[in-house]
Amino acid sequence: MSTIASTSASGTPALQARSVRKSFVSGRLQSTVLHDLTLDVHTGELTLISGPSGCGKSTLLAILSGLQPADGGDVRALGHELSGMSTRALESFRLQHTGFVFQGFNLFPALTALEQVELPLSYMGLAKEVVRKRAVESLEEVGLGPRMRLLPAELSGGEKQRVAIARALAKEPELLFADEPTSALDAANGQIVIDILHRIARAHGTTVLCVSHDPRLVHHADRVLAMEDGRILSDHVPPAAAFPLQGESQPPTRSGY
Ligand SMILES: Nc1ncnc2c1ncn2[C@@H]1O[C@H](COP(=O)(O)OP(=O)(O)OP(=O)(O)O)[C@@H](O)[C@H]1O
Repeated sequence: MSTIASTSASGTPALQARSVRKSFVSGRLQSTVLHDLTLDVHTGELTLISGPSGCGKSTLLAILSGLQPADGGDVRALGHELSGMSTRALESFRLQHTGFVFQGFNLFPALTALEQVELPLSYMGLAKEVVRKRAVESLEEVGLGPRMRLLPAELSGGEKQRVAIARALAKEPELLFADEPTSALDAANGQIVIDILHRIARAHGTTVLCVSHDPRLVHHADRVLAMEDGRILSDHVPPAAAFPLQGESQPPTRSGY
């Protein structure tokens, strides 16, 4: 059994997994992807899950975020037991409390950056002025204020990923899930994205769970969980996390990026 568990100083961990199991069946073959996995993810931290391709990182993220059910065990997000929720309740939970950033950006080709960010906010039932204000502020925070009227085809890969981050950020989620957010980006753009994720955890107290095999992310995380074959092998705080990043001597602000 793989067991990594601890409690944050502020109380209940943002995410809790207890003896989580997951298998997939392909034809007559059943392969176990997660083996009785137990872990806590602390509030307001950027936690990185690293590990080789196929070790179960994305599956774990999908289960912790309620996108996929586990076969067994318990998963709690913000104190809510996800396994007991109906599909509708899960959708509502994700809409209200979570943001997602994926490797492939998942933008609508026909919508401007501003419209991409406004769309999920309108589903949340917010007033039109609030939707516009939050969307503009989030795009400014990721450095895209001057480009908010452009379509995805007019943006670079790094800019597209920043739109996706702004879209997640504008919801003001307690939980932000990022699955390989830098793998489609070059070094410079990958670095910008990492800095933004780090800043979101710091400035907004958001719990950021990031899955990646990108070694550049390690020194920006508050905590690194190394996975292999569906188990967590190690849990450590990278040395650089104890020190402020370059340019972080001033407290960051919402429009400070
Ligand atoms: N829906 C599915 N049906 C069958 N097998 C699946 C499914 N989803 C994932 N798997 C298998 O589960 C294993 C773990 O996949 P997962 O995507 O979680 O790994 P990963 O560590 O995120 O890999 P990568 O770094 O390459 O994205 C892989 O062997 C994969 O083929």
